[in-house]
Parts: sequence; C-alpha cells; structure tokens
Amino acid sequence: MDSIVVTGNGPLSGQIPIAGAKNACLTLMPATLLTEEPLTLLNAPRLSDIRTMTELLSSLGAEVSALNDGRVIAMSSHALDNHRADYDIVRKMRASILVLGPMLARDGYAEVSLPGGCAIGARPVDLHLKALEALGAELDLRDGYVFAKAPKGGLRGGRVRFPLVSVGATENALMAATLARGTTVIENAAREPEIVDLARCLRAMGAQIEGEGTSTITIEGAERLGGATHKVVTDRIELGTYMLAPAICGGEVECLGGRIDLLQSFCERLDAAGVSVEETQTGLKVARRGNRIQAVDVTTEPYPGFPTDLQAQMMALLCTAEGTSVLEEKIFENRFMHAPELMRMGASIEVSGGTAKVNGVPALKGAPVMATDLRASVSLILAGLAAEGETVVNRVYHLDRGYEHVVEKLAGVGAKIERVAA
Ligand SMILES: CC(=O)N[C@H]1[C@@H](OP(=O)(O)OP(=O)(O)OC[C@H]2O[C@@H](n3ccc(=O)[nH]c3=O)[C@H](O)[C@@H]2O)O[C@H](CO)[C@@H](O)[C@@H]1O
Ligand SMILES: C=C(OP(=O)(O)O)C(=O)O
Repeated sequence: MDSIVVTGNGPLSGQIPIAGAKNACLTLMPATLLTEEPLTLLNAPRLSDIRTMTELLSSLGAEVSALNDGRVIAMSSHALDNHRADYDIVRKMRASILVLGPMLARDGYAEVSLPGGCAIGARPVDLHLKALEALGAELDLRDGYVFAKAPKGGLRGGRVRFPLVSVGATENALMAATLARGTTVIENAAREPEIVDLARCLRAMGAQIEGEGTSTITIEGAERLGGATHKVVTDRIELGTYMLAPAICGGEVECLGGRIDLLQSFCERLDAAGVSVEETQTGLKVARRGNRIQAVDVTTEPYPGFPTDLQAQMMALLCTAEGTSVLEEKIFENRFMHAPELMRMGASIEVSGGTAKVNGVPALKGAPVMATDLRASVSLILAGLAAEGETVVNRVYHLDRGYEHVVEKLAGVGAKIERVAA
C-alpha cells in the first residue's frame, strides 16, 4: 500500500485548482438512470469513488465513458439489463444506495444491497427507505438487500417528512419524485450545495422542482425526463481542505474556483481563528494573519452549518492554536479517529463522546500515522505540513476516494510532499 511522506517546510505560496465535487458527482451520476437519453457531466473529479460509481452503473447496463482525461463523464442508459446493485460494489461506497430511487422510479423495481456501517458511524438508510415508501414503494429487506417495487402505474407523489436532515435520503427522494405521478413535497430536506446542483441538473433534464436549497422541496412528477449536459459544482470540501494549508503553514494560497457562499460558516470560523479569506476574480485568497492561530470552538451541523467533512482538517489546524478549542461532532457518532493519530504527532486532545477538547501546543512533530477514513487522511497530511520533521501517512487508499492529485497540488504551492509506492 502506498504512503504519503510530508516534511514540514514553512510557508506556502501559489495557486491550487479546486475540482468538481465528489459528493455532487456521486448523486448526479445515478440521475442517468432516470432517462434513456444521454446525460453528460462536465468538471467531474478524477477519483476512485467516481470509478466505483462507473462500475456500478455499468453493472446495471448503463454506458459510462470518461472523456477528456476523466473531466467529462458521458452516460447513457437506454434500457437497464440488471436491476440489482450487488454487495461487492455497494460495500466499497455507501453512495451506491443512490441508484435505488432512480431505478425504482423508472422501471418500477430495484434490488440494492444494504450498505452497512462504516468507520465514521452506523449510517443506516432507514430514511431513504421511508421516503420511497411515502411515494408508494413496497419494500422487502432480505438477505442484506432491499427489494423495492413500485405500485401498478409507478410511484406516486406524496409527502416526505424527514425527522432528521439527511443528504443522501433527500437526494434519493428527489430523484424518485421526478418520475412519480403527481406532486411530492419533501420537508426538512437537506440544503447542501450538492442538493442544489442535483436539482439544477434534474431541471435541465426536464424535471419540475422548486425550493432546492431550502428545507421544503416541491416536485411535480413528469412522464419522462430527457438528456442534459451539466457542470458539476465546485468541491467545497476539497476547497476548505486546501484553504487550511496556508492557515496551518503560513504564507498565502489562492484556491482557484473557490467561493465563500459554499463555505460561509467555515469561513467565519477561520476568521475567528485569525485567517483571512479574500474573494478574488478567480477564487479565494487565504492567509494566516498572525504567527499563531487562535483557538475557536466548532460544532458540525447540516448545511449551512459547519460541515462534518471539514471537522478533521479543522482539528489539525487547531492542534497548534493558542488556547483550547472545543469541537462538537453532531452528524456522525464516531468521527474523531484522527485524534489519536494527531496525538502521536504531539497534539493534546481529549475526546469524550461527541466532543473533543484540543489544547493547542506550540508545534507538532512528524511521526508515522495511519489514515482511518477519507477526511482523517487529509487532516494528517495537513498536520504533517506544519510538523517538525517527517510524517508518513499510511493507508492512503482512503485519500484516493476524495482527493485527486493531492501531492501535485500541495507540492505546487511549495510543500515538501511525495507519494511512495509500497
Ligand atoms: C456521498 C455523500 O454525499 N456523502 C456525504 C453525505 O453522506 P450521507 O448522505 O450518507 O449523510 P446523511 O446526511 O444521510 O447523514 C446524516 C446523519 O443522518 C443519519 N441517517 C442518514 C440516513 C438514514 O437513512 N438514516 C440516518 O439515521 C446518518 O447516520 C448521519 O448521522 O452527507 C454527509 C453529511 O453532510 C457527508 O458527511 C458525506 O460526505
Ligand atoms: C464521508 C464521506 O463520504 P461518504 O459519504 O461517501 O462515505 C466524505 O466525503 O467525507
């Protein structure tokens, strides 16, 4: 298994291009199952998760081609010759559950393996299933699979009220509702930019949707949807991750394609910690104001709150802050696995349930560390950029799920970083 070796090397300077969003692309790709016409995505990121989704859609009978070096994904699904999303693929990536709503809406049946838990939490899919039931689906859970059937005549519009905000369940419900008969109202919907991006793409395909980006989304079902060409929104999590690099190391970095509106609450926390963020013609320019970061408290919440997918990276920043920061993780029950690894680098962190108290230390020291999940991996790289000596991050396959060319991007702004093949 490859590892990434980082050596603390002082201030960074230059530009980092930000890719299209993994989490948007992973819901836009299954939207191809809603139409027989071609759906083309521009600005796609080149990631192993995208290859896994390609493998899944292909297994169902869709044609998926990566063009222009993977930046363009051209998809077409005339007729699906398989309606079973197999465990072997689903277990690799939880977003696989997003093929359920579209297949059911279009063809009236689907079999999808239940994804199971993962390192960051149990992550059930009960809300996805309840939403589809509200549209008339009959579901049977057997042998680790959900067997879903639409009523005669197809799904029908209905009221979906989520007891808690779920990004994936909102996406599944939204896609299914576009082909249901009548009106669907989704209440307590997720408001993430990736949901807005999905709604925009579905609208370009002919769907009638109102209210995306708010807690209530209304969908008027259509007989059929057509093809479209859609540009994937900027990856706000990749953006936030690279904004933290100059915050940790000093210097000034411009993240190309970045926008403050994608990360309002994150930018507010950065400002409080002593990091300036300036919007430019081409992106966001980020610089640390003083010599030392100031402690800040952070609570993760659904959008527009502070994203859970940036909590690990923010913790890496706060490890060397002046003072004590309290991080509260409210989305996933087990998302502090990076804390013990950061402590191996000299951080002082006390974890208790969903709360982590980070007592800032003047400096971190390089060490061999182990990546436990996607965002934990990159938090260790960020910490390594600021640490004295060499940090070796092992198990970097997690990183390949969500960050393309991380070594090239950071080396491009002056970081001393390399990937070492096993
Ligand atoms: C591919 C993708 O877009 N992944 C993102 C998506 O994951 P994902 O869509 O899986 O996350 P959700 O928003 O659904 O999860 C939020 C919370 O709801 C719970 N829940 C969810 C569904 C359900 O049926 N029952 C249930 O109890 C989860 O366990 C979690 O505690 O949003 C998360 C929250 O912003 C991000 O961290 C992930 O990066
Ligand atoms: C948790 C994440 O992804 P997934 O939902 O695909 O596990 C993530 O992107 O940080």
